[in-house]
Amino acid sequence: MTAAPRDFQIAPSILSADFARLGEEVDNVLASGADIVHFDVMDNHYVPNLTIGPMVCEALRKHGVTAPIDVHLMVRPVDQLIGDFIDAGASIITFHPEASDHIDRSLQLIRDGGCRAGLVFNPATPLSYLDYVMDKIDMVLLMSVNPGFGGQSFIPATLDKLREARQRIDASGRDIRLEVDGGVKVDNIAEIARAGADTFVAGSAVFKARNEADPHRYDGVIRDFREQLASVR
Ligand SMILES: O=C(CO)[C@@H](O)[C@H](O)COP(=O)(O)O
Ligand SMILES: [Fe+2]
Repeated sequence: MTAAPRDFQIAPSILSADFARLGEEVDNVLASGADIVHFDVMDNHYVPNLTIGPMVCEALRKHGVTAPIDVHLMVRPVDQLIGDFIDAGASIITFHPEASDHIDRSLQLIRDGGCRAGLVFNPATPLSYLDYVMDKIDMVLLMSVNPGFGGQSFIPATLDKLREARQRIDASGRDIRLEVDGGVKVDNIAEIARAGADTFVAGSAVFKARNEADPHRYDGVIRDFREQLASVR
């Protein structure tokens, strides 16, 4: 485990938000204490689903969102969309290494555009993709479900993989976030944090907790996450 205490960040996945009121949903989840906005981009090619693209990211920035936007690219190919999301105001861009023909080049494109860069690992994708690019990585994102849909169950083998990723990150001596995505709930977030994660994507767990009457409608679930995480420090 890490020597220093980690700062934990909650990243609601807007995949589970009400798309008809997306700006308001993002405002509300941030007002309720979320740290960053997780933005799932699916192309109906790399994954069997189709979601939102750079125009929506740009619209959120124009709407006034200043929090980091964490763009999770589930697309193939990746490089054209990297440029589009840099222009659209992304803060962090992650992609799946097997979806890029030139991983080092794609990471460099992200960094040259002033964004933080990361690789995403599906449950069966080996961490060895990190071997020669650790110096170009700001985030490692481990999928704890197969990508494409919200609302799936956390795959328990992710816990061992998180421990391995945490060791690699600590050994690198670099400031690299370890994010986990899929099936994160109030009742498993502490165990996931103990395995080494510091950034927690949660879609259905957050947005199903909606209380329509209240602008701070997601306070409860985000407070519950933080209470669980407090026991890990
Ligand atoms: O990238 C993905 C799915 O491919 C995720 O970001 C999901 O949106 C997470 O949703 P929950 O599992 O938390 O409902
Ligand atoms: Fe995601």
